[in-house]
Amino acid sequence: METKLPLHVSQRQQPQTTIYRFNTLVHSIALIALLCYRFSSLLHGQFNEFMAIFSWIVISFSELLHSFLWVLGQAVRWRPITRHVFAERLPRDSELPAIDVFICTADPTKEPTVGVMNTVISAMCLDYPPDKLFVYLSDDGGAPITLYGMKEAYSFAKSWIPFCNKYGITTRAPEAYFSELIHEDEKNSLNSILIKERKEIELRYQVFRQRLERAKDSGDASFSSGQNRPPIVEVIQDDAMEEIGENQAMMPLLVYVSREKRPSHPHHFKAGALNVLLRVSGIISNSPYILTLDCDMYCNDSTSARQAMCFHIDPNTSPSLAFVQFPQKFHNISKNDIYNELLRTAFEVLWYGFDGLKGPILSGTGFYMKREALYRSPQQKDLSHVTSTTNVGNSEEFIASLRRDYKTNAFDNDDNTLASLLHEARLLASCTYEQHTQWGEQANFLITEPEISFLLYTSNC
Ligand SMILES: O=c1ccn([C@@H]2O[C@H](COP(=O)(O)OP(=O)(O)O[C@H]3O[C@H](CO)[C@@H](O)[C@H](O)[C@H]3O)[C@@H](O)[C@H]2O)c(=O)[nH]1
Ligand SMILES: [Mn+2]
Repeated sequence: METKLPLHVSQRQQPQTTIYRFNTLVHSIALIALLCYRFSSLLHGQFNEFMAIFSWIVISFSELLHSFLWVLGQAVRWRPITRHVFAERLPRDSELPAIDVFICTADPTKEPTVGVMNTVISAMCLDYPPDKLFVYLSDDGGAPITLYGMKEAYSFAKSWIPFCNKYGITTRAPEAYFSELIHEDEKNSLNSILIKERKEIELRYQVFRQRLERAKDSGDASFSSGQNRPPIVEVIQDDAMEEIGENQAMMPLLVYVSREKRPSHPHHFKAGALNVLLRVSGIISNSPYILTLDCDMYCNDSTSARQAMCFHIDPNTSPSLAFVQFPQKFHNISKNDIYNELLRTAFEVLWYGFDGLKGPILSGTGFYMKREALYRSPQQKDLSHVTSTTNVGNSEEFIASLRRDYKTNAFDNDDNTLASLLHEARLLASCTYEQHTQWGEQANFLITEPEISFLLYTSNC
């Protein structure tokens, strides 16, 4: 009988585990010696004066408190785990589950559109079947330049994606790729066709950049439409007449979402934006997995989607797995990084340690989340508890999307269906949708900002 090979393996980090444990042992001995000394001084010391007793109490209390905190901290150094995936063992592309990518942006003046579009393009370029990839951008600034940028990015991506696929480019955010001094792909062989094609595509990228710059300088498109505006949901396509279905052959679906903003309604920042994306994507693509990205990040490894699936779809993985977290890397940090701005402790030590315990905590960005985990706890076997209108609002279409057998009709190649779906999506993006529902109290992202700490109990990876 054929036995299925595992999609991933995990092993204890060595020699780190031994070093950490040895370090813990040495520190423990020193601590015990210190505490013995402290308490023996109580027995043998001269404590006639009030100040002497007072000092002893303060010092002993501080030492005990710090020792306790130190002991707690050792947990994350006790069993650090490294994981390896075997992406080549994944099923055929046609059997892979779909992924929705959520990108949030808030302000085109603080978050330049070129950078945001690099994030969008890097997500569209993930090494994943394009008909299984759906990229949503939430624009909390409601800025016309962002919508314009999406259209330009879509058009640039049509030549950029085939270029990346043809030459197996690793850095898929064009800005980062073109600013590399030595291109990875050039190291081994000097491929003249690649160099020629790269020049052409670089030229196209410059034109794309210039168009965005010009639109910004002209002022027409750059300003946000303010904090009082209706929702906009738009599917980015070549022209209005083109059917989504045709495009799916080579390009991921790209959707622009600007939720409704009214001064009288709290908008809950990024958490509020993610809620809206969750609902809107629910009736458009409803992918079982969601990648969340901030607009000042980009995917630096195009294989991350396949890597994440090695955990999510492996039958040996616990069904309580909620998300797969990827580490973040930062640029333009001073060389010595004395303030640990690269967050090395978090991403090179602590997260591996958490993984050996109950799983890492969510880092806010760069994670592949199971959609269902946002609606139920591991104890709840199905979603029957969230299908009433008081739970998730009164959109029939959205409630239907929570059923396992739900099939979206967004790709029916029918303009009327798409139009009515976008109409429904705008309702889901309205600022009153959540009123009088438990949305945000039980079911999703909007627990607190920052972060989704209530999900930790479901994470295992
Ligand atoms: O009203 C808002 C405010 C922010 N954002 C977006 O949220 C993301 C994170 O905001 P940022 O200002 O970049 O916060 P950082 O401190 O850099 O981000 C860290 O801290 C945040 C929580 O405070 C997390 O949400 C992020 O994922 C995490 O990277 C960005 O893409 C913003 O565009 C919105 O969509 N709407
Ligand atoms: Mn940020």
